[in-house]
Amino acid sequence: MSRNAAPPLLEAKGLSFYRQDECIFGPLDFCLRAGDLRLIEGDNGSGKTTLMRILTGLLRHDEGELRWRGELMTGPRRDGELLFLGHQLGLKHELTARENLAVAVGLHGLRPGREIAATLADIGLRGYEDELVRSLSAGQKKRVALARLMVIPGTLWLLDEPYANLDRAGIDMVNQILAQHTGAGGAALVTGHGAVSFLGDSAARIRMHD
Ligand SMILES: Nc1ncnc2c1ncn2[C@@H]1O[C@H](COP(=O)(O)OP(=O)(O)OP(=O)(O)O)[C@@H](O)[C@H]1O
Repeated sequence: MSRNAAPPLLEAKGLSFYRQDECIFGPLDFCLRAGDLRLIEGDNGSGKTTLMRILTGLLRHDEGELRWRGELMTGPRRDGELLFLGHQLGLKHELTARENLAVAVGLHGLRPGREIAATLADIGLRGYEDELVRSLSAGQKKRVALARLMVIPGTLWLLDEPYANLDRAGIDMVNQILAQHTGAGGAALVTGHGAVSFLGDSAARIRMHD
């Protein structure tokens, strides 16, 4: 079967969202296949996070259609194919970096070819593996959350502002991680303001407003 014969992983057609009759965004049309990376661009308040929440199924869109592997999406997906990293990182502050990853792996399984200690080292946390997350810096916490994403299986990554709080090396690292993930057949949707220049032209853009 050719690559394009399978339905896309995610497809949005005429997707719109309103709050009290005010259109927050839309209509939006986009489609993601294995290997795709898209950058969601828009000013503060343009609805990027709202769109992410809709894609995870946490919020319901008002108009249009959303499909996952060709099937209409009607609520949160719980099969582990779709992983969301939001502004709130969802880390357990009273556990160490290593323990946070171990909990995630215990719940969701280990991504083939990954290993917790090596992933923490790769992401720049060598020597911090056994520190409590609450004692880590904002950028280090973000790295733990990204490492967690890397060690568990998942097809589509929804990353809301993954570059926030990261230094230049951290930003390059996110781009590397994204390239690895999409190169291995995953897909990613990324929001950001600063990311625009960092991702260059490799990522197609979804604009919240013309
Ligand atoms: N829980 C909420 N209740 C009411 N209005 C909300 C709520 N969350 C967001 N909004 C409004 O919806 C609009 C879109 O917000 P959203 O957080 O999606 O924007 P954003 O593009 O992610 O912004 P930023 O770049 O600042 O993170 C804003 O006008 C915001 O005030």
